[in-house]
Amino acid sequence: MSALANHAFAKMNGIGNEIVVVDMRDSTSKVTPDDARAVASPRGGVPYDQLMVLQKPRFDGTEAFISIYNSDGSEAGACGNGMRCVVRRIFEKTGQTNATFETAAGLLNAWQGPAPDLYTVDMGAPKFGWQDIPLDQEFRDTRYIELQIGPIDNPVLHSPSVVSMGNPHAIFWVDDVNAYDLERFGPLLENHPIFPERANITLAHIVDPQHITIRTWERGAGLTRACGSAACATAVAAARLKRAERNVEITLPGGKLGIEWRERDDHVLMTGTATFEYEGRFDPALFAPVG
Ligand SMILES: N[C@H](CCC[C@H](N)C(=O)O)C(=O)O
Repeated sequence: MSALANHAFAKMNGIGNEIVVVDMRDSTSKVTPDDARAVASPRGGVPYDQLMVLQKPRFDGTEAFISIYNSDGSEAGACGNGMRCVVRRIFEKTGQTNATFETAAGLLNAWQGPAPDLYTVDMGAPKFGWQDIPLDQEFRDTRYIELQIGPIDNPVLHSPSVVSMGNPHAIFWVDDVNAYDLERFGPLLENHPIFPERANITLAHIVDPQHITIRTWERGAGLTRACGSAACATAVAAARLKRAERNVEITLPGGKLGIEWRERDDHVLMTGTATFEYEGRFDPALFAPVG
C-alpha cells in the first residue's frame, strides 16, 4: 500500500502554481513516482503542478528534506512557488519567521517577507555553465544559445538564454508572451535533445528595466499559471544581458513576484504570496494497483 493512502495533505497555490504539500517527517516511507502520478489523477486525486513532500531533516538546523515531484512523476531540484507554500504552512504552525530547508539542489533559507502575506525564499546562486544546465554540447556563452523552432529561415522562437536555478530553464525573449502557442511549442522545446534533462520553457517580455512579463511551459507539468524558478531564471538572464536591473518585478499569469539578484553573494531572492486552499486525506483507491 502506498505511504500516501489516507495521508493528510494541504492543497495550496503560489500565485496560481498548483501545489500539494504532504508532511511525512514522522515517517520513513518514501513516495514513489507512481504515487506522485496517482495523486495528480483527475479522477479522485488532487491535480497539481508540484507535490512537495516533507521528510525528516538530515541536518541540524534544517526543518525538513523536501522532495519535489512534477505531476508526471519526475523529480525537480527546485520549486520556488512550492517552497513559499511550505514556508507559510510551517510558519503558521510554529510561529517561526525564518527557516532552512534541504532539497535535491541543496540548502535553502526562507523568511517572512516585508508584509504579513509575503514570503521570501533564497533560491541560491544561478549557474550558467553549459554542463550545469545541462546542455548536450558546449556553449561558451549561455546568455544566448543557438536553438530555434519553426522554419529555418524564419524561426518562430530562437536564441534563448539558459540558466540553472537548481533546475534547467530556457528563456525566449519576445514582444508579446501571449502571441505564441506555448502549448504546442512547449513540449517540443522541453524535450529538445539539446536539453538532456529536459527544460522549463519560458517566454519573456522586458517591459522596462524593472518589469518583466513571463509565461512558462514547465518540464513535467506543462502550462502553469506561475513558475517561481522561471521568474528567477528570467530576472538573472535579463540582468546578465544588461537589459534589466538586479531588482525586478515579474508578472506571471497568476500574479506578481519580486526578484532580487543580490550582488553580495550572487543569491536570488524571490518574494511573493502563498495561498492555502483546503486540507484533506488521499483516497486509498488512488493507489490501488490497476488491472
Ligand atoms: N513551479 C516551480 C518549478 C517547478 C520546476 C519543475 N517543473 C522542473 O524543473 O521540473 C517553481 O515555482 O519554481
